[in-house]
Amino acid sequence: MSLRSEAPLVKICGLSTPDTLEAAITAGADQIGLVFFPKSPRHVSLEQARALADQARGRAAIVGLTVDATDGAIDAIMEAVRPDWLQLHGSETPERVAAVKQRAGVFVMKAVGLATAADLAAAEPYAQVTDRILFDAKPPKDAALPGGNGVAFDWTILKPIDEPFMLSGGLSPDNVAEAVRISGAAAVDVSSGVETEPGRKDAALIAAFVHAARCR
Ligand SMILES: O=C(O)c1ccccc1NCC(=O)[C@H](O)[C@H](O)COP(=O)(O)O
Repeated sequence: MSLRSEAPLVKICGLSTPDTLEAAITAGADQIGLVFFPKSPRHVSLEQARALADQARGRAAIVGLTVDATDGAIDAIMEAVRPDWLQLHGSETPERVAAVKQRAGVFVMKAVGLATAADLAAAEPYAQVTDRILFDAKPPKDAALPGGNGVAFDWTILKPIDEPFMLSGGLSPDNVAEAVRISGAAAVDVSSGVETEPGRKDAALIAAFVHAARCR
């Protein structure tokens, strides 16, 4: 069982404007996520992402989020954006995760969707090939997106996990402190919980989230 005392690392995902990116960095976010998934309201073009990454570089770690991306798409992101991490949020196999990590030469985080404790087994094959597991809520059956759905799950199922992990899924300024306390997460990730509508991040909510995550 992991009982952590240090403050968790904070990632704000799905940033798409210079103002909200600046708000995240000013608030003290450790990682900023850029979504490359055209169906998402948070999708950014390579040009947008390049500018946002230039703004963030050296101030927060840059995470490029992809969903079952091809080698060509990975190469294009690496060349244009130069992220510090790639977040793989589709149905990438452990072999594919290893191949992407080798090809891109950066840290790789694999998202694993959870609804019940039985789903934890799906994370095991990724332990050796990924730098971090991101436990996210399983998307609702009719969801258009594999993530960023604002859905939470039972955080107690994560208590037995010993390795440091990142937690996401329905987190907000109101529940993140409790989520960290219950789950023992070393890191937290939020998207819709700091938005006023899908894709529209809010500077005050971002600041409140970072503060709440750190001040337990
Ligand atoms: O956020 C998106 O639009 C998205 C699209 C496709 C795949 C993943 C996506 N987001 C993943 C994230 O990292 C989110 O932060 C995570 O799923 C939590 O989202 P939320 O429950 O909205 O905080």
